[in-house]
Amino acid sequence: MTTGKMEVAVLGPLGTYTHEAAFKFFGSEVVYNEQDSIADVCGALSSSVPFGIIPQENSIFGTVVETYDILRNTGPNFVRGEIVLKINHCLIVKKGVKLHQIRKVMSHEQALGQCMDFLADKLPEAVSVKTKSTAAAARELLDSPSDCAAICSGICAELFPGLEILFTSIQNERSNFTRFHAIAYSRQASLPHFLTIDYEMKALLRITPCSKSSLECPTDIIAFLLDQNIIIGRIDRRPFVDSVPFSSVYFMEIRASDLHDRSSHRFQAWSQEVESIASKLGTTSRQTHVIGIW
Ligand SMILES: O=C(O)C(=O)C[C@]1(C(=O)O)C=C[C@@H](O)C=C1
Repeated sequence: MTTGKMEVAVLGPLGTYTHEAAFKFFGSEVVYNEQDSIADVCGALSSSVPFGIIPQENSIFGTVVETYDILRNTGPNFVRGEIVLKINHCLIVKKGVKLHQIRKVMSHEQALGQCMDFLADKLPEAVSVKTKSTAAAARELLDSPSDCAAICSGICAELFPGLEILFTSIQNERSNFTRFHAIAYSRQASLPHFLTIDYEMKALLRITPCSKSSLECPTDIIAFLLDQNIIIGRIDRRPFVDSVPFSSVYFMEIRASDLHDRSSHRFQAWSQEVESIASKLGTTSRQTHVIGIW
């Protein structure tokens, strides 16, 4: 049965932080399309699943590497929004299991990283096992022996009967946030009108070497952007695998210093400014692509 509602791809199963972030952004006006990995979320995007949510950075453990590796080759996909979610990790076990019984802890690598101090302190002998998502770890717990635990959101203890919370707030710092991107299947896709958008206008540029050349840190781009009064919010680097060894791809997240008003007129002006900047930044040895405006 089709509901006629728009579909949004998320990392599944139900109970992941990505699903929670997507719900915070899109609410109940859409249908959530669960995928097995961040790459599958991007791969699922099409005219019938026009948006997806992918994690971008955590305030404790840093960049979500898988996301940036996908952004090296986004094809037509285009970042159209952002969501910040408070992350509060729990240690979850099968009902009745005690801390001293645990020998194996499963979770997404980001969650394992964010809870490193807890694991070293309370479970120094336990093996950490990466799963495709935090909720996938909780689901796997159901068919695992009693010496296993999962790190995930407390919601998972309600979603998967038979599990219970042993510890809450186990991340290294009490204050823990992950920022997510809302990614569209193409740059022509605009966010639905029912959303409330409360963030500043931004854009994401990807700077790649032309084939068989190497790319140094593009300091001239930084100087150019500063000269145009553009604020560089962050610069990320990943290896560019199709080029000479140790070559780089750079991601620059930018915003204008004076564009806080999000009226459609101002947003259009910002979009044009970004395109015009990008067209001036290419050289014979590198390309600049705009891979998001939001
Ligand atoms: O596994 C999940 O629940 C996710 O949504 C993925 C993810 C991530 O990749 O950063 C999202 C938020 C948390 O930082 C931990 C894991």
